[in-house]
Amino acid sequence: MEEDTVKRIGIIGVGEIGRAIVTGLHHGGGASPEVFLSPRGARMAAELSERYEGVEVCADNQEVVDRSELVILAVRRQDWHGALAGVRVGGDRIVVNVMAGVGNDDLRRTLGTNAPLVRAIPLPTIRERRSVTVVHPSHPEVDSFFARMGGALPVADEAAFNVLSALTGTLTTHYAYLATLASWAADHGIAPDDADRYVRGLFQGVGRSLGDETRSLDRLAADHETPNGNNERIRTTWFDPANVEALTKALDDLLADLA
Ligand SMILES: NC(=O)C1=CN([C@@H]2O[C@H](COP(=O)(O)OP(=O)(O)OC[C@H]3O[C@@H](n4cnc5c(N)ncnc54)[C@H](OP(=O)(O)O)[C@@H]3O)[C@@H](O)[C@H]2O)C=CC1
Repeated sequence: MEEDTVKRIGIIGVGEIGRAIVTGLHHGGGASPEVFLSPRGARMAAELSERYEGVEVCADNQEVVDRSELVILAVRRQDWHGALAGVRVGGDRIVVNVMAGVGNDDLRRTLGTNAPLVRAIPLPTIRERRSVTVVHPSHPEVDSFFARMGGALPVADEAAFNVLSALTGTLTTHYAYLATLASWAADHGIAPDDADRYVRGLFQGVGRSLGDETRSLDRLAADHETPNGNNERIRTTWFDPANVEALTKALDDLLADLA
């Protein structure tokens, strides 16, 4: 594995995404940077420091900043003012802001720092180094950090960043859609475990097809569809123009809030 350029990483907000990042840093073995965790989310932080060598829980958020070169801010949107109140961030630190809906201008005003601030959208699959992480603005250390964690996708401005951020808001709907399919089959007499297993298998196949980047998404859809067949029927009767419009509106509304 390529050597890490950043040797000390801090995480303020050790919840789901914080844990996924720490897990990803240790995925596949090999040398990992030292990691300094904030004390809140105490159980998770303690579990991670017990599991991985070189992961330490700090006494407070200031200590996380003081001991790290690159600090990842991963608290919930409603908690970020409290989490950073009184925290001093020197200009020699790099701050990675993964908090959805928190712009860098706002963050810089609160922190009163001239440190580089980079927004990023890591996904839970970063735990297996499979997340392509959107970043803005591009920063060499941050880009290479996320490149090693599955891929970095720097975008030109915060408007583009927000568009891609809105897309990530559709993930749990996708799981709920799959759960609805399995539940429908169970309601029609299929054993729930069988329905669950079958739906997972179907869509794992879809996931593998998506890996074929030589075919566009429209092409993949067309290639899976027989003219006048079952797939065309469901696509045109359920995912009809009204449904597409409702989805588009939900995304537009989310984008307006993110901006
Ligand atoms: N989950 C995801 O897939 C992704 C999440 N994000 C963003 O990451 C952020 C965190 O999300 P997620 O991990 O899901 O949330 P979680 O609720 O799982 O984790 C948030 C953590 O922040 C801790 N916390 C709260 N207040 C403070 C504080 N003052 N100082 C330090 N830590 C504090 C909480 O501790 P306690 O439990 O003690 O309250 C909790 O452990 C959000 O802003 C979200 O938008 C971004 C990309 C993906």
